[in-house]
Amino acid sequence: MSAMTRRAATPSELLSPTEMAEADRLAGNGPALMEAAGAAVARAIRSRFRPLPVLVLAGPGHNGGDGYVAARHLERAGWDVAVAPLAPPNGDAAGAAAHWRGPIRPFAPASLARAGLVVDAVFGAGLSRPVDGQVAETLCAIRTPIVAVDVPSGVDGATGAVRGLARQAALTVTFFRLKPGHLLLPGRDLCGETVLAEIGLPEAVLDRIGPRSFRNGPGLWRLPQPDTATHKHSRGHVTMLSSDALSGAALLAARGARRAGAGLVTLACESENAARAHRMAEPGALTLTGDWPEALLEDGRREVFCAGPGLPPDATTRGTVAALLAAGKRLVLDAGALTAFAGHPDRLHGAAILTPHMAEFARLFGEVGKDRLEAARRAAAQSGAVILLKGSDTVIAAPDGRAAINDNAPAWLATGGTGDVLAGIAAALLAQGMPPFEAACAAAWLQGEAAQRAGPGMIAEDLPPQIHATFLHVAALI
Ligand SMILES: NC(=O)C1=CN([C@@H]2O[C@H](COP(=O)(O)OP(=O)(O)OC[C@H]3O[C@@H](n4cnc5c(N)ncnc54)[C@H](OP(=O)(O)O)[C@@H]3O)[C@@H](O)[C@H]2O)[C@H](O)CC1
Ligand SMILES: [K+]
Repeated sequence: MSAMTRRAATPSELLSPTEMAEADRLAGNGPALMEAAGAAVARAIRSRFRPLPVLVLAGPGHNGGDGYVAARHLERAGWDVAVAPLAPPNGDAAGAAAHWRGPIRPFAPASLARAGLVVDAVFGAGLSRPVDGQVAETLCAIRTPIVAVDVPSGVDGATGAVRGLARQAALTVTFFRLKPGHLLLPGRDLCGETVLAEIGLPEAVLDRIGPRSFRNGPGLWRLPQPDTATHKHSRGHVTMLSSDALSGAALLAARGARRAGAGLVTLACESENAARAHRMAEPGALTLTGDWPEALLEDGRREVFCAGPGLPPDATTRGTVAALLAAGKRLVLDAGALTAFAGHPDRLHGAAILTPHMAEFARLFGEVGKDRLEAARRAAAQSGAVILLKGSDTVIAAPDGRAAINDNAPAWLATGGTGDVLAGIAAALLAQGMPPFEAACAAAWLQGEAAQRAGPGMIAEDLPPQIHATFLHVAALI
């Protein structure tokens, strides 16, 4: 897990830099907010570093204003502080600068010589173009730890992308709500430890803004709660399509689905040989063989299907998925079932959840580009399905515009077969009655949590046995 502020204590709404500026405007007390922001930066520094000579690099906007306030608070605490302004301060920053009576240095590499710590208060939410010239040259010359105000300068708060250049911060102090760029890569990594500080902005401004982006976590969804009236049929039946060529993928998905609470899981097989192998490997799952899709549609109680893990991206897969969609089944589609529709996402209308990685996404919807949040939203609107765009910063987007960023996946989750388990978890949660967006969010989070528990060196098979412990953990968090 990243060094982010404790999850349970962090509000889930994310604000884009534009929404944050709107929150600022609605609150209507810029100087007080700036004072609180700068004080929070100084507090965070003092609680993590022993006194060091500090150089505050101050931009012309409010980010720079926060820097002047932080400088004043550190100096008052006895620290040796200087400020290097990039340009004359504007707006509320001019007031903050007027209260700074300490040393002023040129905004240039030479001013860094004495510093033991640099506060990067150059650009925050107002970054409007790539960082270059004198700013890039000075940032590149820093050899000390960096504390970033709001975001490391050059990181786009909306997307996490780097515009021009950004330096690695040891600590980033941001305000009121996290921005998408604190969770999306590479922004998340560049922030270092991220501290979310309260600065007196009233929560009520959120009612006016209506955030549509969230940090994924148990506050966003509720896992199915079986009770004494529950039986295996009422806990949902997931049918997993399996191919003879790559039957292990469907088996992993089936294990994920069973551990995520599906009452019944059927592996629909091409041959009796494969069905026999599945029965030996997974005695608790059912198997079925016969002509697809007729055999699949015979039993009306089969409502949720998971297709793609191990399936070839060919005309047969296309035909099966089309028949299931035409029959109104609820589908989780992954891997081969996505690539089978390359260039034709419109033909997937009616699917509940699509779980592409970057390359599969590109085949369906075009390149992801630098804004993963926007790309996933666009794809969800286009396909009418919830999109779970996989990666270290998985994004889940709904056709209605809601989107969540998942940040609990450890790096060691990137190994073959884990996506199959994820598709199975999502299908199981869907089968138990969770709406598609919530099911996809919960699946991504449970998978990340299970991977953390499994630890470095884990393989896909290690994930399902960890899932029940993650259910218990969720129960403890809410
Ligand atoms: N509610 C809050 O969260 C609060 C946030 N605060 C802080 O305010 C900043 C945002 O302040 P803002 O003034 O809107 O923007 P910036 O300070 O980040 O930057 C704007 C100035 O920087 C110039 N700029 C932008 N990009 C570049 C670049 N690549 N090269 C050179 N100059 C650049 C920009 O110039 P323009 O020509 O585009 O106008 C502006 O001059 C937020 O991040 C918080 O730190 C409040 O203090 C407290 C409340
Ligand atoms: K900054």
